[in-house]
Amino acid sequence: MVCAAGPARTNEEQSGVLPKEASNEGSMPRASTLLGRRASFTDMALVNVPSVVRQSGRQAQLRSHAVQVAEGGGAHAPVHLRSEVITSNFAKFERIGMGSSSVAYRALRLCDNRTVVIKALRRLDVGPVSLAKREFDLLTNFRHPNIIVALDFLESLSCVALVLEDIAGRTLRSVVRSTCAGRLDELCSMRLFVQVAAGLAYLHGRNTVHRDLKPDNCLVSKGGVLKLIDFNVAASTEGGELLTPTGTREFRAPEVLNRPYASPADVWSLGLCLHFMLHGRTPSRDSDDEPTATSAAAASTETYSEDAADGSSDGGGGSPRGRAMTEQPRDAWGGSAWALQRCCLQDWRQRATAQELFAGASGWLAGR
Ligand SMILES: Nc1ncnc2c1ncn2[C@@H]1O[C@H](COP(=O)(O)OP(=O)(O)OP(=O)(O)O)[C@@H](O)[C@H]1O
Repeated sequence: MVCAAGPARTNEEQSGVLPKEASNEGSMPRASTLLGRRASFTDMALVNVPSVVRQSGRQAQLRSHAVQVAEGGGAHAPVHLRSEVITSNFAKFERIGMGSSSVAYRALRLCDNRTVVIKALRRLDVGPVSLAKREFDLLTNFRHPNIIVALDFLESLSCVALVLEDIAGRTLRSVVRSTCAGRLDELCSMRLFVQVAAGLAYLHGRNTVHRDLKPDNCLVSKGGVLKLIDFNVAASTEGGELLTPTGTREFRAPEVLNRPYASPADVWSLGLCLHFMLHGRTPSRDSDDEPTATSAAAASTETYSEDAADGSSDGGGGSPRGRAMTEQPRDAWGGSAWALQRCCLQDWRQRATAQELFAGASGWLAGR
C-alpha cells in the first residue's frame, strides 16, 4: 500500500524564515505597481504563479489541463504509469516536468486524497532506477522544512515511482525568470537564500552533499517556502571526500573537476544561485566557461554596487562602488555581497559553511 511513510508535513509547518509578504495572498497587485522596479517577493508570489496554483483544491486540479492529464486514473493513466501498482493507487495524472530519465506527474493519492508528485521511471533504465531508490532511501532519513519529503517508493515489473510531497509552486529559475525585471531584489533573494542555506546546513550536518544545487532544483511554494529537490546524485562524505565529477556545469564548483571535493562544493553552487536571483544569470552568462572565482567575486561587487547605486536596496549602505571586494560594509554584513564573497572563493577551505551563511543571512534579515 502506498501510505507506508505516513502523512508528511504541510507547507504551512515551515520554518520561521518565511518572508512576511508571503502571507499576503488575498489580492492581486496592480500591474502598474510592478513597473519600473525590481519585483518584490509579494509580486512574485501573487503574479507569477500559474493560475492553477492560485486556485484551490479539486477545482484547481481539474482546470490545470494545459499539460497532459488523464482523468480517472486506471486505464487512462499516462503510458509511463500503466502499471497496476500505480493505477490502483493514484488518479488524475498531470504531467508537470521531465528529467533526463524520469517524468514527473502530479496525481491524487487515493488512500488519503492527497495530491502528490510521482517521479516515474522505466524499470529498464537500471542506472536511473537505482539512483531513484537511493534518493528515496536518503530522503526518508531527512526531515527539514527546506528539504522535500519522500512519501513512498513503488515498484512494478515495468516501472518504478518515487512519490514525493507536492510543492504547488515553481522552480527558483521560473520564479526569477517570470519577474518583470528578470531578477529579484536583494531582500527577496536573501529570504530565499537563507532557506537554501538552512537546507544545506542540515544536509552537511548529516555528512551529505547535494552535488546538483541549482535554481531548477529549488522549488518555491506559493507561500514562499523553498525546498531542495532532486537528490539523485547526492552523496555521503562519511567515507571521505568525493571523487566523482557530477552536477550541472554552470553551477559546479572548480574543485569538483580537480577533485577531491566535499560539502563546500554545494556552498559554491549556493553562491551562484544567489547571483542568479540577483542578476537573472550566472557570472559566466556570455561565455561557455564555468563561472570562476574571479567572475563570481566580481559579480559580488556588481551586486553590491548596483544596489547601492540604484537605491533598490540599502545593502551597500551608500558605500562607494567596489568596496565589497575589499572589506565588509558595516551595515551590509550578511547581505548579498558578503554572502556571495563567502560562497565563491576559489579555495574551498576559505569558504563559509552553510551553517555560517544561514546564521549570517538570518541575522541580516532580522535587522531589516
Ligand atoms: N515535489 C515536487 N513538487 C512539485 N514539482 C516537482 C516536485 N518534484 C519535481 N517536480 C517537478 O518535476 C521536475 C523534474 O523533477 P526532478 O528534477 O526531481 O527530476 P529528475 O528526473 O531528477 O531531473 P534531472 O534529470 O534534471 O535530474 C522539476 O523540475 C519540477 O518542476
